[in-house]
Amino acid sequence: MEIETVGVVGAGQMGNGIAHVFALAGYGVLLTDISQESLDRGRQVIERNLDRQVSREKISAEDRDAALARIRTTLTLSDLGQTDLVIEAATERETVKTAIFEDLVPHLKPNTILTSNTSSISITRLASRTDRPEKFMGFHFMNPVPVMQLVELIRGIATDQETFDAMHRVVERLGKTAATAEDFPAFIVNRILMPMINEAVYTLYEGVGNVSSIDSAMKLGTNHPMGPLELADFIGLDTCLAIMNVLHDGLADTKYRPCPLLTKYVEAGWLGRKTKRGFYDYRGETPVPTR
Ligand SMILES: CC(=O)CC(=O)SCCNC(=O)CCNC(=O)[C@H](O)C(C)(C)COP(=O)(O)OP(=O)(O)OC[C@H]1O[C@@H](n2cnc3c(N)ncnc32)[C@H](O)[C@@H]1OP(=O)(O)O
Ligand SMILES: NC(=O)C1=CN([C@@H]2O[C@H](COP(=O)(O)OP(=O)(O)OC[C@H]3O[C@@H](n4cnc5c(N)ncnc54)[C@H](OP(=O)(O)O)[C@@H]3O)[C@@H](O)[C@H]2O)C=CC1
Repeated sequence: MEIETVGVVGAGQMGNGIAHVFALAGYGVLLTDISQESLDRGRQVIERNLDRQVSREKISAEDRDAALARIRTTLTLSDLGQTDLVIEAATERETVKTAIFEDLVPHLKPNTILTSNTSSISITRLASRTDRPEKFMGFHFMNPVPVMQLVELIRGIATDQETFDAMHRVVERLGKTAATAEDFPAFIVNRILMPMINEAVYTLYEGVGNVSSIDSAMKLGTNHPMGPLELADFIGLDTCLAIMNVLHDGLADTKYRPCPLLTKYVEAGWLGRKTKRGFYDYRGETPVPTR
């Protein structure tokens, strides 16, 4: 079955980025979230990022206008039942995701492929809560979606070859590159990246360095584009903590123990850029380290 229309659940930083790249590639996009405010904010971010691509001559003004015209929004999850592919990109919490799938499944066409952009949660377990585990996959974009080349493709135990091949073709049409990962906690990228970020938080917690010295050491010492704490703020500290908890629970190894300082930041509601405070304070002109 050819995929022409895509439903995206969650208009946060990943959902709006996913809607953006699908619309630019010519797909019809239906974006949903739980509040009109989130949908409006998501659309504004898409417009801003498309404008940035126009000003850097990556795309034309016509491409931008055509992409925007392909994106519709709705507060009614069941409207996504008309689409050929659904990508769930809501908050990284298993109960949130399974509730979405349970509400959505009765409205889906029989051939619709169902995917999750989860950073870490078992695809097999999410699939088992739907009526179509053979048509369910992990479809993991990287942040910021319009810029990052990679999409991880993760098969659950029941995912069929036809579904995998269809999603591989979608990645190609988006102009991105797929890497295939087996369905184990946090797959490839976050299995490697998140323990590094967690270790950076331990380095801060134990006083080995402060926020600035840790980030500049890793930027200048290992040529990373962002320091690990700056990257954690960019990803969202709630998401980082959720991924560490999945690694810790799923692999039952103390080496994945989330740093208590990461937990404290999340408890404070200091979730990084999205709440304007995390390891840096973003409320002024330039980010100021909070430790
Ligand atoms: C947690 C998970 O489950 C998985 C993950 O996603 S892990 C996180 C993975 N992501 C990373 O590691 C990102 C690391 N950071 C970077 O690569 C870079 O800092 C960055 C690309 C985000 C920004 O780069 P920068 O050089 O500091 O900024 P800037 O010059 O403004 O942007 C670089 C390019 O990206 C574009 N860009 C940046 N953000 C963009 C966005 N949201 N939308 C569209 N374009 C964007 C800019 O227009 C610019 O394009 P050109 O090079 O074509 O001119
Ligand atoms: N941040 C990152 O770098 C990456 C994240 N991911 C994954 O992508 C997913 C989304 O992350 P991200 O975009 O960063 O998170 P955000 O917090 O930016 O966005 C999540 C969005 O989902 C919405 N939401 C919550 N519950 C529901 C629901 N029941 N129905 C519809 N929408 C809902 C939230 O609304 P509200 O704000 O109102 O609660 C919010 O708008 C997660 O699974 C995450 O692990 C994958 C790759 C990279």
